[in-house]
Amino acid sequence: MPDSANGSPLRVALLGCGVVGTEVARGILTNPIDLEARVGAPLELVGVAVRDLATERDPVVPRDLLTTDAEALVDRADLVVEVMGGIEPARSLILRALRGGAAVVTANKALLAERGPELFEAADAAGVDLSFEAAVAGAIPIVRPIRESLAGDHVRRVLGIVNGTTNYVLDRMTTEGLDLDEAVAQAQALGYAEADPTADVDGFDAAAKAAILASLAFHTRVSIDQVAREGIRGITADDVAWAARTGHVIKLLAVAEVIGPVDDGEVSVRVHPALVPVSHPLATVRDAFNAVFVEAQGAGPLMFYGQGAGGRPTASAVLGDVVSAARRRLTGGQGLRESKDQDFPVLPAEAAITRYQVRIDVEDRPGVLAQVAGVLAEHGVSIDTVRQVSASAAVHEDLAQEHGTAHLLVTTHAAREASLAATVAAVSALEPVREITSVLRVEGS
Ligand SMILES: NC(=O)c1ccc[n+]([C@@H]2O[C@H](COP(=O)([O-])OP(=O)(O)OC[C@H]3O[C@@H](n4cnc5c(N)ncnc54)[C@H](O)[C@@H]3O)[C@@H](O)[C@H]2O)c1
Ligand SMILES: N[C@@H](CCO)C(=O)O
Ligand code: NA
Repeated sequence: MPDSANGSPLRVALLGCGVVGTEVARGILTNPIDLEARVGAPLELVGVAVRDLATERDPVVPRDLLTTDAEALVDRADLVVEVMGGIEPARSLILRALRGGAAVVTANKALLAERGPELFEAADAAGVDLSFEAAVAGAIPIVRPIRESLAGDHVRRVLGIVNGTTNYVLDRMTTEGLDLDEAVAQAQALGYAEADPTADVDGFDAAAKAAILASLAFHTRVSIDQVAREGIRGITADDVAWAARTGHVIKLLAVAEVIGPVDDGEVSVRVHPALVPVSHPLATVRDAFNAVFVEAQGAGPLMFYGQGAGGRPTASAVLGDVVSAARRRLTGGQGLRESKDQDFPVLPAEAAITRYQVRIDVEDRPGVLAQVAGVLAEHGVSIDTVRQVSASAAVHEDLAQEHGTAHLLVTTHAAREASLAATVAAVSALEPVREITSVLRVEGS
């Protein structure tokens, strides 16, 4: 088992040398004096595990540090930084490192959201640190504030913009009136979105982060398959225009909240597009930035904002974890362990409670509004506001061509997802209802 003696260097192994790994290597290799001052001992990068030794790389990474034998590298490290991504071999290598007594720093949200408990148990069994600040919202310090700064408080709710690509896409739709495909193409051209944008656009990346945030915030275990997930594919330029008209912007949100008492409730964890009032701090988050809005019982509202992706920003978070973990190697002991004592049940998607805005095209004649309102009342869904815009006053010229159609915007009070779904089905079956043009959740009001 590798260990460090006081004064001798702490051996750091880097697994993966891509966008983030290269910047982590740069940080360790170009900043040794500062890091030593923070840690209390020098950090020595002892190797960088790569898939292919021949790949052309940034010259900051010395070729003689490269190896394809990741296991042997792990075995001679005090501290392992995993930035290769994916489930395997990252999982096996992290387990190997932890069981061998090395501290691990990872940026791998997908692995944590899928196999977190197994990794945390291995860390606890070995009494070593498993740190992952970079896994949620990149550079933004959010894992540590929730785990440590708020450890004496009760978090009730977390609302996060935790995927930069989709925030960029929605922002372009909002500010330039682009449709979804055009905005995704722009995000791809700028290198935000991958050639296959599924992980971002369909909300998988945000769902992994939501699972991690919920687990931390509520001292419970939430895995990615318990997160209700809906991406932004269904969002149209029309939805964005109507959102603006009603004083909202559309954001892809990761929502985690306790329903009921903070010590005996249930948690709802979900990712979906939502209407956010323009007055809410999250509405101001532009471009590919991330932000996490936390509501805690004692602290009240808190907002954490910054860059959620990119090599240097993400490496900043990784290096912060490296310094903390290295420091604890010297001083002894483990940092905060996995906190899971609450063991809250996770509500199924249909039991989530939120407000909705439903946009309905109806025949513009007497009694129709009353009929729609009656269906909501029958289903126990309480109306907050109703706004009717006759087609002649519609936002788009094409809508203005229609005759005898009114656009109803019904905003509800908080309702169960299942009740809302049943209500929408019943409304759409009404004879004067031409089309339900959109159903969007409303958050942050
Ligand atoms: N890029 C970001 O902005 C960002 C932000 C937050 C978190 N992360 C996370 O950081 C991790 C790395 O992301 P990235 O953007 O640097 O990815 P990347 O694809 O640029 O880099 C990953 C590197 O790991 C290498 N690799 C994969 N499997 C390997 C193996 N078996 N052995 C050796 N090398 C292997 C790949 O060849 C690649 O060079 C991922 O878990 C990602 O989710 C990335
Ligand atoms: N694809 C992610 C990168 C960080 O996980 C994003 O767009 O935010
Ligand atoms: Na972070």
